[in-house]
Amino acid sequence: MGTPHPVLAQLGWTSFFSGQVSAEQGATCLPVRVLSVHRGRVTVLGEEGEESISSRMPAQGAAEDRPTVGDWLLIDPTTRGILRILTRTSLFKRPTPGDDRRVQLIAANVDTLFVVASCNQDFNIARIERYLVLTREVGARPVVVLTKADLSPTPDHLVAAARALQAGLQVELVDGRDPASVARLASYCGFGETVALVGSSGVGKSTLVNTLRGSDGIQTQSIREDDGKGRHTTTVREMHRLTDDAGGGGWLVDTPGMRELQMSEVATGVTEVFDDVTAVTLECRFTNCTHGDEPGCAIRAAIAAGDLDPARVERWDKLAREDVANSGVVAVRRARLQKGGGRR
Ligand SMILES: Nc1nc2c(ncn2[C@@H]2O[C@H](COP(=O)(O)OP(=O)(O)OP(=O)(O)O)[C@@H](O)[C@H]2O)c(=O)[nH]1
Ligand SMILES: [Zn+2]
Repeated sequence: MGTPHPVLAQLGWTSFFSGQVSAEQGATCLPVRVLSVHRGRVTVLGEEGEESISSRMPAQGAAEDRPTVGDWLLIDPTTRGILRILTRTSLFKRPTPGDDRRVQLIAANVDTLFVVASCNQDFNIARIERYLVLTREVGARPVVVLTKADLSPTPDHLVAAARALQAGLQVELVDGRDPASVARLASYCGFGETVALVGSSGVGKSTLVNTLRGSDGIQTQSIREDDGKGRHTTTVREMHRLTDDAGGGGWLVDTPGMRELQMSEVATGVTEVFDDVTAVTLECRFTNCTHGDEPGCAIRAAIAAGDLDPARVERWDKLAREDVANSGVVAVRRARLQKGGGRR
């Protein structure tokens, strides 16, 4: 498709996407990127500017065949209808809250995930680990952002604890309200790059987005001082542009605060984030070892020898079990759907 239009380049249009469009399609379709999703409609941006179009797909498909924030679409220049969703570089999804048999798409084509956690009493290493598993599964690069540095007497301990989770893991400590403090985060969000923020409600995701953008565009809410729990303030998912002077010129996607992060179909992510533990399991005498009281269990031996942290093994075990349980329901539902050929 030749040299991309400047708007497309800024939106992150790369050869990965242009390579999916034939010369003929390139002449008869328009590529646009989804900035936000509303009921029945999506707001898209392309070389003809920003517009709201119907989110209807040409054919009824699986949950993942619906457009989500960050998606690249080919649309019909006349009808403005969606012709196709281009293959994604990454996909961030989760079980729908209240119905974990259904999948909810959060964002697509995300390069980096800011795993946001706060340095107050809510700091929880197991939760950060969960988000790292999710990041692997999404296919994005993780950066742990610890907010509310000002509220902890010993934030360096928390940084060290987070760094210890994974070799080479990037961990940034910030006061999310302070532009000077968050400025270095812009380097993860350069021209054409997309960053999504994940983390529990109230950790300061919207505050980070606002500070990075130098605006108060997104509503934030005071959290109750007593329990440190935030109220849910972010409802719409949206891509926000960082202007060149505010940052690298990339895009930020704020995601709804998650009360609890349900894990399903994350087996690969669990294996990778806990590669130290999974490597040891290969040494167990029985391949189906439950690391209980079987003879020849390498996990128990490694814990006894002080080579593995029992708390980390426990967190791994919990995540792996949760994944099996949740993936089970998803799989059953899918099989039922295929059999009935029905709608979602
Ligand atoms: N002291 C301090 N307060 C912060 C910091 N970052 C955010 N806050 C405050 O924490 C509260 C919650 O921040 P939000 O940005 O709304 O949190 P959120 O993660 O977007 O929450 P949801 O939208 O519910 O997911 C607000 O009162 C912010 O002002 C920080 O670095 N230090
Ligand atoms: Zn074992």
